Amino acid sequence: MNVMLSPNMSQRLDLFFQMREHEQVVFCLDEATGLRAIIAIHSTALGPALGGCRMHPYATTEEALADALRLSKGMTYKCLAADVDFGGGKAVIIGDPRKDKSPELFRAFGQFVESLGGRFYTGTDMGTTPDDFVHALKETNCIVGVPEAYGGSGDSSVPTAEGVVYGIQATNDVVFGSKHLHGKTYAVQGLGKVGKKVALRLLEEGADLYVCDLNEAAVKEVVAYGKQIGASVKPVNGTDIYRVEADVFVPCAFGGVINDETIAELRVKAVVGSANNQLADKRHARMLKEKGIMYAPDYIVNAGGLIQVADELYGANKERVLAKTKAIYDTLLAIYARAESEGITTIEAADQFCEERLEKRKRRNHFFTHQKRPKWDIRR
Ligand SMILES: NC(=O)C1=CN([C@@H]2O[C@H](COP(=O)(O)OP(=O)(O)OC[C@H]3O[C@@H](n4cnc5c(N)ncnc54)[C@H](O)[C@@H]3O)[C@@H](O)[C@H]2O)C=CC1
Ligand SMILES: O=C(O)CCC(=O)C(=O)O
Repeated sequence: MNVMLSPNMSQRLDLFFQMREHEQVVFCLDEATGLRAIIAIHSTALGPALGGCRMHPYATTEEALADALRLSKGMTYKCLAADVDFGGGKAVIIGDPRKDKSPELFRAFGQFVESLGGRFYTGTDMGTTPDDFVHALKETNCIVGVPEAYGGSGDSSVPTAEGVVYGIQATNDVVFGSKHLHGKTYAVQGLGKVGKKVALRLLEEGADLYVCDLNEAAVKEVVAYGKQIGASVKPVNGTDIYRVEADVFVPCAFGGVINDETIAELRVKAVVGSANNQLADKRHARMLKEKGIMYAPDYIVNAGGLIQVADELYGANKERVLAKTKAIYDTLLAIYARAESEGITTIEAADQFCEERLEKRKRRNHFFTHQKRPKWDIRR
């Protein structure tokens, strides 16, 4: 899918150069509601693009575009790893989720999604909730993960958190020789929709936690729960979360948290979390390996939500979602085994696994067009 651009041309067509691995990028502007959004479609080779919509007060449009491009590419790999027949896409809305949301804004967003004619399905991500998309659903059927009362499969962060827990168990098995969660200390960054569920589950299993979040109420809630069940929960600030001595670092907020600075500080044996794009750069996986820290590729571990929303388009079934989410445990073990036997990093092993799968499958698929309706488009 690489388009060859000469350096001169790439300078002139900078945006095209940036999106050279992607099929389509849509800039969405609605002055009446203040909507500024970017929808990035990385690949529809295996089916319509599917991926959540993030809301974040990006400092610049470039920053928002870079996030949309990186997140949507990650979704192609995540779909392949989770074995769902969709492609990679993602949307970002530029705005502060604490003050810039309105029903009208999400309806305007829904209209842009509708304009893509079924090439892109979306739902929640960081900064958005299932209720936000109830408004978007008034404008398009290409919305997933709304509450069950509105015909959706509900909060996708529930299976995402489940998948992260399976990922921690598989990692514990390989690193510590036992999949058990108890008796260990975890440093959880971000106590939002996913992070809080993971934190509470770890506490219930008998683990101790360090936690951090910008949202003090979320921290207080987890500390109070720890107190109630007699477990240790120590709140730390955003810098110290990388420095604490723990068994596993569990990043559940933003991307790029594994970088030159943080790797130098980390005092853990493994990194397993829900955050998308945890590695600032692929080379950081090698740095982790050299430091003896096992890295669980993010898009393998955090696929539970994708599995649920993809399943919804066939008619949501909780048992099926649970079974596919549970498979994250075995997929991760297979990735670890491949990395070990080939002497490569875990992210290289995961990427190889997905790229082999893509090569095999895309021969059977067509570039998705409006003329050829996908079988998944069942609600029209
Ligand atoms: N919701 C889902 O099902 C899925 C989420 N993910 C990824 O998991 C991560 C978390 O997603 P959600 O829980 O849905 O988001 P969320 O918006 O519900 O929660 C994120 C939490 O991180 C906190 N946070 C933000 N900046 C922080 C900082 N500098 N330090 C500490 N905490 C900070 C926020 O206050 C918030 O509580 C994101 O990277 C998302 O892309 C990945 C797959 C599915
Ligand atoms: O969890 C969702 O609702 C969609 C999947 C997604 O966007 C993700 O896995 O990042």
